[in-house]
Formats: sequence, structure tokens, C-alpha cells
Amino acid sequence: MPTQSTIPVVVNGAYGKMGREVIKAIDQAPDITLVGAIGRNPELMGQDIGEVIGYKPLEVPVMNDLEATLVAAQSEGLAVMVDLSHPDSVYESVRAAIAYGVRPVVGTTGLSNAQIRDLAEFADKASIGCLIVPNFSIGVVLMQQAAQQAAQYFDHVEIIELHHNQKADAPSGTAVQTAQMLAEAQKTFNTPLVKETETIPGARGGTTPEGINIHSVRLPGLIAHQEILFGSPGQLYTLRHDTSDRASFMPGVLLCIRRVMALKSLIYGLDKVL
Ligand SMILES: NC(=O)C1=CN([C@@H]2O[C@H](COP(=O)(O)OP(=O)(O)OC[C@H]3O[C@@H](n4cnc5c(N)ncnc54)[C@H](OP(=O)(O)O)[C@@H]3O)[C@@H](O)[C@H]2O)C=CC1
Ligand SMILES: O=C(O)C1=N[C@H](C(=O)O)C[C@H](O)C1
Repeated sequence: MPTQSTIPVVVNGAYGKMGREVIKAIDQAPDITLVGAIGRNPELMGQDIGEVIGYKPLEVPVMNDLEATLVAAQSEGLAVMVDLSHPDSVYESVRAAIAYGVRPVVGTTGLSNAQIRDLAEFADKASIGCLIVPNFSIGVVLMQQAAQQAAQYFDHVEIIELHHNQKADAPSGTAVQTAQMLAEAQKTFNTPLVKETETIPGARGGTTPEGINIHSVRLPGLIAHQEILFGSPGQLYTLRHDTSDRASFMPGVLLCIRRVMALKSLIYGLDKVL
């Protein structure tokens, strides 16, 4: 049982690659207590999540009933749901959390802009804090800030994101967010010099509404990587971030759990709560 002074947290996607790291990080945080772990595998239901992830007994069973778990979490005090699940389910899970008064910290990517707008409206009406964070690592925030500075001086930019080949969505949430941040420069990027023909469709990547090309690479051996390439006559300026271990995301996840407690609306991006 958590004490009054700790933040009760439910993890949705508990034994995924990210979920399992978050559970260990929560266990090591003195002010945060794991109270619920959601997964879908029927064979794991009722088993101790700590043992399922090969860590140590945590006396929190794996459940597949999100709503019942949210209700139980709220009975422990003002609670948080960390979502690290799947693009197909994240919108419904976050809506459910807000409806039950549980504050979502959403790491799952793949939400559309319309879905994010809808969740912002819903959180606002309910006066419930919600954080949507496409990337929890500080290095990515710094790279994006450097890119925003470069965007003032360069008119040509393309993004290459590279991930492991178990990733469900493309382009990555980080790449989408980076393009949105570049668009804040309010200029036209990548005006073509010639009429381009793609002999293989998609060869130039996907293009955002702001005209920024995003290229997605999926290979075993990768974790999460991004390059932002700025070009102008006679020079190339490249920003690159590499994730070599999911440990890089954990300080950001814990920070967001603490920050979301004080919010009454939806905020998008780690940079807004640092
Ligand atoms: N914001 C950030 O910094 C980061 C974000 N991510 C994002 O987090 C998400 C999870 O990534 P990762 O841990 O690598 O993925 P995994 O596939 O390893 O884990 C996802 C988990 O979610 C569960 N899940 C899958 N589909 C559904 C569904 N339809 N409904 C409910 N639960 C489901 C799975 O449970 P089961 O096994 O029971 O099916 C699985 O355990 C992705 O969207 C990824 O892009 C990843 C890294 C960093
Ligand atoms: O799926 C992943 O692994 C990651 N997903 C996030 C994204 O889509 O940007 C964050 C990070 O790149 C790892």
C-alpha cells in the first residue's frame, strides 16, 4: 500500500520493452508507488509483474481490465497512468484514464493531431492534467531546440529517423514533433529546384504539411535514433541523437509523473515541463 505522500501509478503496456523499464524505475523512486500493471496476455493475468519482467516480487498483479485498475488506483489517492502500449489502443486508454480522474503520462506514439486535440479538450473540461511526450530523453529536447535555432537560417531540412524493426508506427512520434517544432519558424522549407520524379514511390520519404521530408528506417540492431539535416549552398549541418539504452528515457518519465500531478490540462512535449 502506498503512503499518502507517494504518487500511485498504473503502467499500461507493463511488460513491453518500455513498460518493464518504467516499472523498475518506479520501484527505485521513493515518492512513486506502482499500484497497477496492465497487459493483454491471458497467460500472465494475476502474476506478479515484478516476476514477469524478471526483476523482483512487487506484489502487483498483471491485470487486463484497465477500467477496474484505474478505479482501484484512484482509491489510493490522486493517481497517474503511464501509457506505453500501442497506437491502436492509446487514444481509448487515455480517454478512460481522464474519465476516471487518473492523470495520463503518454509515451505511446502514433496519436493523430485530431486525437491529441480531442484529448486536450477532454482533459481541459475535466480539469485533469495530461502529458503527451513523444520522447522522454533530454538529448532529444536539446537536439530539437538546436534544430529550431538552425531553422531560422536554413531553408532546406530533412529528417531521418531510425528505429528497431518491432516499432508499430512510422514516422516516429519524435520525428513528427520535430517537424512541428521546425514549422514554428513559419517559413516555407524545401522549395524544389527541379520537377522531381519518384521511380520508386516513397523514395523521397513522407512529407509533412510544412513540406519537411521524413525518412523512416527500421532494422534489427537499432533502438531509437534521429538525424536532422540542414542544407544550404556549400554546407550541411547535421544534428544527431542516438539512444543506446532505454534507461535514457527514465528520468523524463519520472519527471513527468511528478509534473502531471500539478497540471489541469493537456501539455504536449517534455520541453514544456523541464
Ligand atoms: N515517449 C518515449 O520516449 C518513448 C515512446 N515509446 C513508445 O512507447 C510505445 C511502446 O513501445 P515499446 O515498449 O517499445 O513496445 P512493446 O511492443 O515492447 O510494448 C507494448 C506493450 O503494449 C501492449 N499492447 C500492444 N498492443 C496493445 C493494444 N492494442 N492494447 C493494449 N496494449 C497493447 C503489449 O502488451 P501485450 O504483450 O500484452 O500485447 C506490450 O506489452 C510505442 O508507441 C513506442 O513508440 C517507446 C520508447 C520511448
Ligand atoms: O518505438 C520506439 O522505440 C520509440 N518511440 C518513440 C517515437 O516514436 O518517437 C520515441 C523513441 O524514438 C523510441
